[in-house]
Amino acid sequence: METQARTKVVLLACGSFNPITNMHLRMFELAKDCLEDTGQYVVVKGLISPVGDGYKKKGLIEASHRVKMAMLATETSDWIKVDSWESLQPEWVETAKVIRHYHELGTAEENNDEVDTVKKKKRKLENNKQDLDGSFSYKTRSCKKSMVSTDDGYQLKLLCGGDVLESFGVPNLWKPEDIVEIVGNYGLVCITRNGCDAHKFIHQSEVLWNYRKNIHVVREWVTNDISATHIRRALRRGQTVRYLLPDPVLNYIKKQGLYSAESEQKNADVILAPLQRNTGPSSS
Ligand SMILES: Nc1ncnc2c1ncn2[C@@H]1O[C@H](COP(=O)(O)OP(=O)(O)OP(=O)(O)O)[C@@H](O)[C@H]1O
Ligand SMILES: NC(=O)c1ccc[n+]([C@@H]2O[C@H](COP(=O)(O)O)[C@@H](O)[C@H]2O)c1
Repeated sequence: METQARTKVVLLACGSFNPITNMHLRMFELAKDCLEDTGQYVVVKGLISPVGDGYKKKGLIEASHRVKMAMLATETSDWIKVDSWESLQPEWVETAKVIRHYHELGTAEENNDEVDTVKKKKRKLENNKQDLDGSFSYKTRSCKKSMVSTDDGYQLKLLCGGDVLESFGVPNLWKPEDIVEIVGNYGLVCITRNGCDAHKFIHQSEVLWNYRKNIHVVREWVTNDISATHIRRALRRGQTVRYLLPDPVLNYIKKQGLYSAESEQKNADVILAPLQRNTGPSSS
C-alpha cells in the first residue's frame, strides 16, 4: 500500500503572552493533534513569538519578562520553543512581517531529526549566545510558491485563537494585503474560543472564504475562558491563579512582583500600534 508523504509544519503563535497561560500551551497541542489527525501533516515545531513593547497594548509589561515567562513555561516541552526576535524589535512589527521573517530564515534546525548529532552540537555552540537570550538558529533559505514552504518542504502556519481571527474584521487593525498574505501564502490554524464563531466569520468574509482550504478551525471541546486578562486581574486582587498557568511562571511573577494596578495602567492613554500605523499620516 502506498503511503503519502506528510507535509512538515511549524506552528507560529504571535501574541502578548502577558503572561503565558496553560491555554497558550494547550493551543499548540490541540493544533498538532488536529493537523496530524488529517493524515496530511506532521507538526515538527511550535514557536512562540511574544510581541514587542512597541505594540503598546494596555497593561503590557516589558518584553524581557514575557519572554522569560514563556521560556519557563516551555522548559518541559520538547517541541514548543520561544523566539525573542519579534520582542527585541525597537518598533512593533506587523504579524505578516513576523511570519515572513521566520520563513526567510528557514525552518529551525533544532528539532530536525535528519541533522546528525555532531552537526547539531557544533551549531549549538556557535549559537550559544542566541540560545541564551531565547533565540534559535535557522537555515537561511527563501522560496516563493502559492503556499510557501522551505526547500525541505516545511510549511509555516500561524496559530491563533478565534478572537484574533475575528479581529481581522476590526477597521484599520490589519492591512487587507497582510491578511491575504497570511492565509494565502502560509495558512492559519485557529482554536475556537468562547464568544467567537470562527466558521461564521470565515463564511462572511470573501477573503477568508476564498482561502478556506488554508484555514484549519480546531474545536476546543473543553471550553474554558482562561485569558491573560483574567489572570492579571486575579493577581492584582491577590486571588489564586494556580493551575491556570505553569508553576515556574507563577513563581517568577511572584519573585519579580509583576502585575499590579500600576502595571495595568501602562499604555492606558496610548493608541495601539497597528491602529496608529494604519490610520497615521504615512498610511496609504
Ligand atoms: N482561552 C483561549 N482559547 C483560544 N485561544 C486563546 C485562548 N487564550 C489565548 N488564546 C490565543 O493565544 C494567542 C496569544 O494570546 P494573547 O497573548 O493575546 O492571550 P490572551 O489571553 O488573549 O490575552 P489578553 O487577555 O491579554 O488579551 C492569541 O492567538 C489568542 O487568540
Ligand atoms: N496588522 C497586524 O499585523 C496586527 C494587528 C493586530 C494584532 N496583531 C498581532 O496579533 C497578536 C495579538 O495579540 P493580543 O491578542 O495580545 O492583542 C499580536 O502578536 C499582534 O502583533 C497584528
